[in-house]
Amino acid sequence: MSIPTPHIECNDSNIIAKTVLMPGDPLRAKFIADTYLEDVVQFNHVRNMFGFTGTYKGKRISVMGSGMGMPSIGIYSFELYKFYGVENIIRIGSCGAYTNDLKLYDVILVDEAWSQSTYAKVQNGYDKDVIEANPEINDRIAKHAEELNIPIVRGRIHSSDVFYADDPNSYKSYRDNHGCIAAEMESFALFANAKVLGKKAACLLTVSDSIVTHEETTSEERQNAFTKMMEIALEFAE
Ligand SMILES: O=P(O)(O)O[C@H]1O[C@H](CO)[C@@H](O)[C@H]1O
Ligand SMILES: O=c1cc[nH]c(=O)[nH]1
Repeated sequence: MSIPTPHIECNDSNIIAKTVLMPGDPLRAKFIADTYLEDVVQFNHVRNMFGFTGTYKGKRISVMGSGMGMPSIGIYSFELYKFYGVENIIRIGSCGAYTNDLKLYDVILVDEAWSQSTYAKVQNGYDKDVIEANPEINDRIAKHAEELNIPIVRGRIHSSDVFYADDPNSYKSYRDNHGCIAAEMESFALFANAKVLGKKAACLLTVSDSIVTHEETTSEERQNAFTKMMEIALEFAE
């Protein structure tokens, strides 16, 4: 396989920066490019999975949607790492809180993802249910958050294949037996790809809803308003 790939039309890998910020929502990627970046080039339109490169405070960074779920981020992150020479992917996603301590708009820095997914086993034979984020990137994220005076909560999250669980109480077992503080749907596959390809991955999440209290944000807020995690991650421009 070479570039362009089946899912990314860019035919010059130099156009994509070494660090890519990756929200699930391609319109969140567009919001970041429109709001924060200068000299923006759009490098992907395929399937409307928009990807952009620009400068932030004069330094280069890319941002691209991953779509929802592990198969989707599995494809995009693999192609970026393997065929476009990307070194770091920082997912910037939304999540549902599993604990009463987490409030809407709180920012989580994921230390590790727990999952029942077979993604890593099928992709490369990894048969454990936890994968860590890159500790070096996480230390840098924590430092940037502190410098920006943005509080973060660190912990293990549940990377789930299911958004609508049949049993409304199933989250209690993920929280109490597996130590997960929130749910999202991509980071386990992202971390698996980074691990097998010798690359780096991390994940920042904003609490979009509470599975405990049922408070929730709107789709518009999920697209445009989760700016604190964006501003932390943008500090990786280089
Ligand atoms: O807001 P994003 O990054 O898409 O993340 C979360 O939101 C989606 C579900 O609404 C899933 O992709 C989940 O991981
Ligand atoms: O994956 C997700 C994202 C937000 N809220 C949830 O409940 N799950």
